[in-house]
Amino acid sequence: MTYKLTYFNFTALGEPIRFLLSYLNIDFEDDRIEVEQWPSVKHTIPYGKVPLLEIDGKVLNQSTAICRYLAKKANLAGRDDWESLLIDIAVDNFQDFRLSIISYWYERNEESKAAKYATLVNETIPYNMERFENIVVENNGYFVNGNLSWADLFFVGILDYLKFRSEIDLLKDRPNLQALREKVLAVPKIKSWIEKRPSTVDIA
Ligand SMILES: N[C@@H](CCC(=O)N[C@@H](CS)C(=O)NCC(=O)O)C(=O)O
Repeated sequence: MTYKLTYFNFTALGEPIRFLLSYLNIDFEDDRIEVEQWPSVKHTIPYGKVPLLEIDGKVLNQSTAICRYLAKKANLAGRDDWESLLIDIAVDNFQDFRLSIISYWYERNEESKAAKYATLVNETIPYNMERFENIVVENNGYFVNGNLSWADLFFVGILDYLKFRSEIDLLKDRPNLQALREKVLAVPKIKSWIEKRPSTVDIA
């Protein structure tokens, strides 16, 4: 089977997919679009957004659905329906958190941007990061039931980009999330991906 991932030349929503493909030991074409190329590419893409994963030429969009599909193959999608539900909830919470950071970043009105940043720094980030930290404490070092799942890979995969865009050290004073990050990055297949992945603005 052939796998081609199309995304921008940074981590963000592409990285959880790259993590999962690496975890599964799947060779994939890592097609990276430069931001300047995007206007000429966008109209060729279903729904006009990336990441896209092509499997044997079949074009798939929506990062969460793609990750869930790969996670099932990797046995990282929960041991029963209840665990799968808890994983889905964790990932949707990360996606909502990501959107609040991105919404600040894309705001063009300087006044609204400053107001959004203040809310982000004073409310949204501490509120969410405290909850994420507590969930990991309650679940023995992982997001769900003391086991590695794709929620952990997803969180660690998007973390650098969120830190880059918010300019906040999101894991400061969050020792359990720091430990979770270390654990995910030490998984051998993820570790070798990190060693060979290109350096980009968000992880340089
Ligand atoms: N729900 C989609 C969101 C995809 C998305 O927002 N992609 C952004 C990059 S992170 C994008 O393609 N932006 C360019 C644009 O909308 O023109 C997913 O999870 O895959």
